[in-house]
Amino acid sequence: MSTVIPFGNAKRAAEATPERVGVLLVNLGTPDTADAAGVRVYLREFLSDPRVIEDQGLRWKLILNGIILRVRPRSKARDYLKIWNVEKNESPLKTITRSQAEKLAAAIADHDHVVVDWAMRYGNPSIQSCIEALAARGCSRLLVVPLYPQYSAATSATVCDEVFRVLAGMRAQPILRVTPPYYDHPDYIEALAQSIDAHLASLPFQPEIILASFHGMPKEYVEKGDPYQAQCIATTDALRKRLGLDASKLILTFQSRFGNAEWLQPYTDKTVEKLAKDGVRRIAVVTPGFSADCLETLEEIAQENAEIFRHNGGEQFAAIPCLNDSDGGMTVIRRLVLRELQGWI
Ligand SMILES: C=CC1=C(C)c2cc3[nH]c(cc4nc(cc5[nH]c(cc1n2)c(C)c5CCC(=O)O)C(CCC(=O)O)=C4C)c(C)c3C=C
Ligand SMILES: [Fe+2]
Ligand SMILES: [Fe+2]
Repeated sequence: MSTVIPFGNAKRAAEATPERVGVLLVNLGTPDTADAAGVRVYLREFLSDPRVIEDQGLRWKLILNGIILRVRPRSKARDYLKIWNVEKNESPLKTITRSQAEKLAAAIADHDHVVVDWAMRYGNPSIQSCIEALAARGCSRLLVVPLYPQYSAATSATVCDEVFRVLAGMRAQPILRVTPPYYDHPDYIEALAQSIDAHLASLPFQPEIILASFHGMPKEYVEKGDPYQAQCIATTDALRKRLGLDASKLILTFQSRFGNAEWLQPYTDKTVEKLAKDGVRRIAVVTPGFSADCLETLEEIAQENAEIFRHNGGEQFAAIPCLNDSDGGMTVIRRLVLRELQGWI
């Protein structure tokens, strides 16, 4: 015999816990503290992910525990200290991602049953804690937004892996959607172009060449089918078209090489060095694959690569900020989210 719930009771129950939609922005993650201990915890979690280091065999475990986690945390902690947000005592990636979530919440506040939150794939706030908090607030639907314009298994897919792992432990699972990559979306290309134009207009010099530097990955991952490189190329092609620059004026490069295997080429640092040696005196670097400034842009590009350029004879080096929580950057995120929420709001 089925149980009939009187309409009034069901309505009262629904009023007690209104059906909400959760929107969860997710970026890569970052240490909680800018010291060796904090960086070690972060690197251990990050580099133990088989989406990032695909061969997690005994050899890698020995290298990770015997060398990397003994040596790298101290040197990387020094790098994090150079870019640390002292006022909030946190990494810029956290400050910017939080602000993106707050601005998105304000921009879509008229949808009063939508709740926006933000998480880090590695470190804190964790995806698990955020999903549990959203569920506790009555979110029976969840839109996950990996903040990577270009898809890669090492970034976007591992966000989904973690979301699925958390949902696997829930009895009352929220209904799930995930935003797709937006590497060639007109809003994204337009925001990048306008940001580049505005930044160049503010400089006391005009660059002879602009580098579009994306985070690299082992070449083998692309050979196995990762679409990341193709999407980086598509972004750069669209940007060239929009800015009216050819491939000699807007050069695609890959940064942040890690380990001894071959990574996607051309490498950013080698290109910067060669340009300076070849007599180029003024360059700018834009980092379209990063939705928020972080260690890889603020330290590796704006400090390390600027130093490489000057050391080899270059004179003027500009690092163009990421879209971050700028009006253009927020337009990209807001439109992406509103498009993917269709039917739910
Ligand atoms: C094999 C290792 C790595 C792959 C593959 C990889 C891909 C990848 N990473 C990003 C974005 C970011 N990575 C960041 C830091 C970072 N990346 C790696 C290694 C790989 N990344 C390491 C070891 C580190 C930590 C710093 C260091 O020890 O060198 C960051 C910055 C985080 C911060 O705290 O600010 C970002 C962002 C993308 C988009 C990507 C895809 C190909
Ligand atoms: Fe990385
Ligand atoms: Fe780096």
